[in-house]
Amino acid sequence: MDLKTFIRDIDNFPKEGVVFKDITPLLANAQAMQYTLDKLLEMVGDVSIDKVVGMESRGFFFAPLLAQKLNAGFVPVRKPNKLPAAKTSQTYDLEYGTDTLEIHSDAILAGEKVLVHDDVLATGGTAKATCDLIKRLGGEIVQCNFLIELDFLNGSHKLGDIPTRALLNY
Ligand SMILES: O=P(O)(O)OC[C@H]1O[C@H](OP(=O)(O)OP(=O)(O)O)[C@H](O)[C@@H]1O
Ligand SMILES: Nc1ncnc2[nH]cnc12
Repeated sequence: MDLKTFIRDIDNFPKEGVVFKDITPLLANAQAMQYTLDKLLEMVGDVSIDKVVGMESRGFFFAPLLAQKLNAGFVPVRKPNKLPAAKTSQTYDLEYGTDTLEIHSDAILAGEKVLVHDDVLATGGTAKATCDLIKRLGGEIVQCNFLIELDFLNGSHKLGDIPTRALLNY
């Protein structure tokens, strides 16, 4: 199945000059969803995972499905002031200014094997901040797993030696 036929480019969204990769046609097609889930799982391989971490919002589409298939727990990383219990925060640089992501401090136990999943790897800021949160809780990151990687933004460089895989590259 050619998954790229289910991803459409939206010019100048959310800002002038950005070509937005819209995955909603893929989400709306049952066969494409099933195929994507199978392929994302194939990228993980035959390795034991304790927790799958997904980033708000679009990481939430596939991360819980991956977690269920891997017999792992799902852990949300959220934008600021959304999580109710004791949390750990990580601030990271954007093109202009900074942003923050948060995780519940008890969501990952020291030594747990963690899979990180998001829909898009762009500059890598979101994934790097998420990995930093997981490391601060003592988790061991097995792989950062993406549906889409925007190669020209070099996001995987920001992740250093963390294994990074994407299903589709642009
Ligand atoms: O690699 P980066 O440059 O950090 O960009 C990637 C992030 O950007 C998008 O999320 P967005 O912030 O648009 O939020 P959303 O998922 O709530 O739409 C995407 O879902 C990733 O989480
Ligand atoms: N170009 C893009 N399309 C979709 N999601 C993104 N997140 C960051 N950049 C993006």
